[in-house]
Amino acid sequence: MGITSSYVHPQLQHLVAKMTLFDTFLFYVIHFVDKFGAWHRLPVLIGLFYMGIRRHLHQRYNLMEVGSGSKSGSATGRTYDTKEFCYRTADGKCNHPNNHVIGSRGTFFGRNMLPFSSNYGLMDPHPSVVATKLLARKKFIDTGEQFNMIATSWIQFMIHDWIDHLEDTQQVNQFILPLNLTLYSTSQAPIYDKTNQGSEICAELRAPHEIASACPLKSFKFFKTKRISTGEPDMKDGSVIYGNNEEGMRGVRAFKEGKLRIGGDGLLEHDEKWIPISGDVRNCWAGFSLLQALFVREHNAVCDTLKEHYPDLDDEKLYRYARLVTSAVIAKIHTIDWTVELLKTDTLLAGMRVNWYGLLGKRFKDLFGHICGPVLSGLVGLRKPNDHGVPYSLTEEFSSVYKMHSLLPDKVILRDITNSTNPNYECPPVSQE
Ligand code: HEM
Repeated sequence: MGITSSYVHPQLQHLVAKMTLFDTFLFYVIHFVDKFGAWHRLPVLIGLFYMGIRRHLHQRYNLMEVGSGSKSGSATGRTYDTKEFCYRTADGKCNHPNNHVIGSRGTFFGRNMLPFSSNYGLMDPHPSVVATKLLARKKFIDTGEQFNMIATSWIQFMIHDWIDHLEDTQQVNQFILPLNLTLYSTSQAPIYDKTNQGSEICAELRAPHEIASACPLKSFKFFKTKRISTGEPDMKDGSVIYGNNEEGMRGVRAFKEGKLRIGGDGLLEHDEKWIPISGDVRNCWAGFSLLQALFVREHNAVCDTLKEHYPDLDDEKLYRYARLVTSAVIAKIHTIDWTVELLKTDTLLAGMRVNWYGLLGKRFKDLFGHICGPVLSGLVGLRKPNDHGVPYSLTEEFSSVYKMHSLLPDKVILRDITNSTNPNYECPPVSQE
């Protein structure tokens, strides 16, 4: 503990104190490399080794289950007939072979670190001071060919699939105009509600006087996160196009040949309030809806191919198989295309491919299948899930770092490519509320 206290951050000291001698040594190796902030510039093999050690320590010391004793915790799960439920269910249940609730709608986010209470209040410093002084983008730097708006839309599309802190509201559909970051429904009525047993359920942050002129939003209203013991999230898979409950799921289905609803123009259909008919409409805008439409069409194309090869499959079976295939395609794009574009280094490229195909590589896996365990054959296709001692969940820390709103530019230009007289026709900007 002597060395620990002088070199290690106070919040990590209790973890280091628990480590075996060998892991303590590994921890200091990582700590040393991090001091130089240059792991991504190491030769690829050493970089992979660095990431392997990090993952080992993370899995052993930084995965914490939340809500194990609660009514929606993993302890309420049971085994089930995996042959019967070999498809994606509406609420994500029956996704883990030994426990039907793990990873499903309404289970808890895990944690990587214990919650830490500071002596400062939640409003000190005020969030809008942090936003303007620390986070505000002073200058937009174009990343050139590395990352574009489709990549930004992609991660929002994924995030809505993976996580959702349940809000304390009865509000079903939130629809937000492009980059108009005020919380209004399409009817332009504020979407907050003061009728929750007499208490106000919507929180409001107002910019303090000193920075009000620097903050484009004078006030920001948002729903409080629903409190259920320690919190209640959603965990899903493909639900961003398929819906995350039975009703949502039925709403997007065509009930013909397994297909999903899509407009004649290849874009999402809309209801009478111009809300897209889709599995998830929260905070949607052109980029987000475009990807949803694309993957609805992908799903429908998979249905066509399946139907061609298996003409006897009925609507339900075609839907289930096509959903499995499309969800896997989305996961693959995210792992070996999107992430390597975001963190564009050779080490990351190698790391993500090892995650998917294993050290023996794609060709070996294509030829022989997953025969050698996670390191050699990759994490995809394991016979049993490897949860590292805690039920699978994404974590609160994960949801915090994925708030990548700064990927969005301040202005998005939508062009009408159908206007042949003026190919550069620019839609008028959406007015700011
Ligand atoms: C026009 C585009 C977008 C709008 C209008 C929008 C709006 C919002 C709002 C109002 C919230 C809830 C308030 C909050 O928790 O901060 C939120 C949450 C969030 N957003 Fe966005 N967002 C957009 C794009 C993105 C993008 C590109 C990402 C990229 C990863 C992203 C990631 C997240 C995450 C991770 C959360 C927290 C979700 C949760 O914990 O339940 N958003 N967004």
